[in-house]
Amino acid sequence: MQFDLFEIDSQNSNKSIKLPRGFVYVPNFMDPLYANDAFNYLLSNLSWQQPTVEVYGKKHLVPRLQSWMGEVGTHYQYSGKLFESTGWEQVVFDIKTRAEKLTKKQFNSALINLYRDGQDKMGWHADDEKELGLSPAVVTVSLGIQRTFQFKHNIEGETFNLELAHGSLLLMKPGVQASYKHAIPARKKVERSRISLTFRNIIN
Ligand SMILES: O=C(O)CCC(=O)C(=O)O
Ligand SMILES: [Fe+2]
Repeated sequence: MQFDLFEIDSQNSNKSIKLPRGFVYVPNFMDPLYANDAFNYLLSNLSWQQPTVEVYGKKHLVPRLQSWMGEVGTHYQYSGKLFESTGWEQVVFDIKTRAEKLTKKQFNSALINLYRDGQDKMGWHADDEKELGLSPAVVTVSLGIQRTFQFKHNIEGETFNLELAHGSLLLMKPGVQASYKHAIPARKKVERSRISLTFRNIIN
């Protein structure tokens, strides 16, 4: 598989963003050049997997690649498979440390997603696995091409779109997972890749 390396200095199309309570968006969380390096390093060096999921009794490959990482001793169950953490890559650890300082939350693991192009996506879901505890904080750090993050209120049904820029951070505070679902929809015209580092605290 061949990917373009990433060389964008900055991009941000969220002019003035009003988010519902519980969401915090930080467009310039990372220096863009550092974010370029992090993107290129992770793209080439992580062990990317494409797990299968079962939906209504049929097996499908997930429409993106993934890599799991975290403190030794943490593990994560996905589609009947157990992923054991073997420790942090330095660059992920550094980004996690900065995210912890900014959000004042602690994270011991990361699910890292690679959307190879605009065909790759993530369907509506909440990060409400029981390993995350009752009311988790979840952070997404975005690298690479900008993609739309959608969220929808469970009761009111209202949908919001947020463009996640290269080097940005989105915090979903405790409570958000119980009230909203989120998704990364396909964007057929997008030809370049995006990596998201989603930091979580797993209670095993
Ligand atoms: O790619 C993203 O920003 C969101 C990923 C996500 O929702 C997840 O990994 O649970
Ligand atoms: Fe999620």
